[in-house]
Amino acid sequence: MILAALGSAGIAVLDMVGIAATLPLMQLIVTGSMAPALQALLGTLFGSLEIKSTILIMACTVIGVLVVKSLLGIGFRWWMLKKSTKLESEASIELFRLFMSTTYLSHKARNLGEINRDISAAVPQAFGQVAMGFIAGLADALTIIGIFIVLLAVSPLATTFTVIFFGAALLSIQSVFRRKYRAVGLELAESDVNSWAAMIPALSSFRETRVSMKEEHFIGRFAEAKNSRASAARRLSMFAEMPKYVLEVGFVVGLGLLALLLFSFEPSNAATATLGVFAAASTRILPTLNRLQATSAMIRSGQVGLELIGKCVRDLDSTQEVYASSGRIPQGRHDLEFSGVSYRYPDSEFPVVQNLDLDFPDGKTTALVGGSGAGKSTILDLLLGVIRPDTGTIEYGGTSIDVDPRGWFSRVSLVPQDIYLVNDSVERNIAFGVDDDEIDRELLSEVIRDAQLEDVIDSLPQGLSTRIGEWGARLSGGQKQRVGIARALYRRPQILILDEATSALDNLTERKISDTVTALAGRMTVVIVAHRLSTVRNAETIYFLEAGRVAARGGFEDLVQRSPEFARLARLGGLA
Ligand SMILES: Nc1ncnc2c1ncn2[C@@H]1O[C@H](COP(=O)(O)OP(=O)(O)OP(=O)(O)O)[C@@H](O)[C@H]1O
Repeated sequence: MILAALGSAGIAVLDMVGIAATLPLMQLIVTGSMAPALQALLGTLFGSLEIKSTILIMACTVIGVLVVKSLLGIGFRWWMLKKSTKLESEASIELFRLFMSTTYLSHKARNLGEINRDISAAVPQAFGQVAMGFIAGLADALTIIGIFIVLLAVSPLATTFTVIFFGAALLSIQSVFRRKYRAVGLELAESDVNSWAAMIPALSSFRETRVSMKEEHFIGRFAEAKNSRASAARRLSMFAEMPKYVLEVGFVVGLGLLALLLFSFEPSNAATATLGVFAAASTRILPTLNRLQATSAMIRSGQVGLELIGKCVRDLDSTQEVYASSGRIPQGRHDLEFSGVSYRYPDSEFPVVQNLDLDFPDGKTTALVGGSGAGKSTILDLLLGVIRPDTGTIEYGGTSIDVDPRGWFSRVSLVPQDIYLVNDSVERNIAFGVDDDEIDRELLSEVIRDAQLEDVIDSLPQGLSTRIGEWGARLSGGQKQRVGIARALYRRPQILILDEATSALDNLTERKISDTVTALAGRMTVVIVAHRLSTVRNAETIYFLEAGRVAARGGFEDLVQRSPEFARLARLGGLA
C-alpha cells in the first residue's frame, strides 16, 4: 500500500512537471517572451537561441516528460495488477482454508451458494473494486492536487474558481449517486447467491427435476437472478458513466465563466496565456475526474463484498477448530469405548444421546440400530471425532480420541450412504484426494479385491481409467457402494464405519455387500449403522437404540428373545 502510494505520488509529480512546463511554452507562443530566469537557464544550456528553437526545445521537454510519465504509468499499473491479482487469489485461498477448517456443525449450517458467492464473487469485489479502487483513486486524487498546485502558481484567482466550481460539481454528483452505488452492489451479491440457489438443486437432482418436469421452474428462478444481475450491472455502469456527461458540460460552462473572470481582471495577453494553461490542464483534469467518479462507484458497490467477507471471516474465526496431531493415539489395534457419553446440539433443548456406554471390540463387527431420530448419526459423528461429547469419554486403547484428532482421523474410514463420486476415473475415485503420481498401485489392487470390485472394473471399457460420470452415473447402486468401500479401505483404516451404506440397495445387492464386509471381519473393527435389521444380522454385537439411549444390547437372536420391540421389527423385516 505504501509503495502504491509512493508510485502514485511519483506519477502525480511528473504530471505536475508536465503541466508546469506548458506554462512558459504557452507564454512564449502567445506573448513571444518568457520569465528571465528561464531564459537565462536556456541560454546557459543551449547558447543564444531563436524563438522557434526555444519553442521547439520547450515543446520537446513537455513531450519528453509526458512520454516518461506514460511509460512509468504503464509500468506502475502492471506492477499494481500483479500485486492485486496475487493478493486476491491469496485471499480466496485463505477464505477457502477457513471454510475447510470450520467445525463440522457450523459447516452443516452453511449454504453452498453463499460459500460460492463469498469465495468467487465477494473476494474479487473487495480486491478488484475496493482495494484497487482506493489505489487508483489515490493516484488520480494526487494527480489532480498536483495539477492544482501548478495552477495556483499560474493564477490563484482562476484556480480558486476552478476548485470551487469542480468541487461543487463533484459533491453534488456524489450526493446523488452515493446510495445507489451501494444498493447496486447489494443487488449484485444477492443475485449471485440466487443464481446458485436455482442451479444447485436442479443439477444435483437432475432426474427428479426431469420426471417432475420442474426444469422451467429452476430455469425461471435462474433467469430471474441473472436478469436482476444484468440490470444491476447495467445500472452500475450507467451510474458510473453519468457523471462524465455532467462534467463535460460543466467543463465547457466552467471554461466560459473562467474566460469571463480572467478577461475582466487581467490584461488580455496574460488572460489568453492563463486560459490556455487552464484549457491544457483541463484536458488532463477532466479524464482524471471522470475516472475518479467511476472509481468511487466501484468502491461503493464493492464495499458490499468487503462487508460480506468481513462478516464471513468473523463468523468463521469464531468457529475454527484446530485439529492437532499430537501422536498420542496408541499404535497398533485396540478396542474403542464410549463411557457415560452425552451430547446436546447447541440449538436443541435436551441431550440427543445420554449417558451412553458402548464397546467396539477390536476386529469385531458392532452395529447401531434404531428408529429414525434415535441418535445413530449423532453417535457416528461422535465416534468419527467431528463433534465432541459434552460429558463422558471416547477412548481408543485407553486414550481419549480428543487428544490427537488427526491421529484419530487416520484410523477411521467412513462409507456414507450417498457416496460422493466425481466424474473422473474409477482409480481417482478410489484413491480420493491423492495425486496421480502418489497412488499406491499395489494397495489399489488390494482394496479392489477386498471390495469385490474386480468384475465391475473388468466390465468397464477402459477399466480403471473409465470415467464414471458425475455422482457415478455409469454405475449401479451396488457398484457405487463397492467403490465407496474401496475408497474407505484405501486409507487402511483400523475402524471401518458403514453409515446406512446398504439402505438404498435391493436385497440381493445388500446381501453381496454384507458378504464383502463380513469377509473383512477380523482384519479391522467394523461399525455398521442401519435401519434395516437384515444388514446387521451377522454383527457380533448390536446396540438397539431408542431416544438416544441403549434400549438393548446383544447378538441378533439374543435381542429377538430379550427385546419385544426388536423382535417386532425383526418380524416386520421377515427375519424372525
Ligand atoms: N445439527 C442438529 N441440530 C439440532 N438437532 C439435531 C441436529 N442433527 C440432528 N438433530 C436431532 O438429533 C436427534 C437425533 O438425530 P440423528 O440424526 O442422530 O438420528 P438418527 O438415528 O441417525 O436418525 P435417522 O435414522 O433418521 O437418520 C433428532 O431428534 C434430530 O432432530
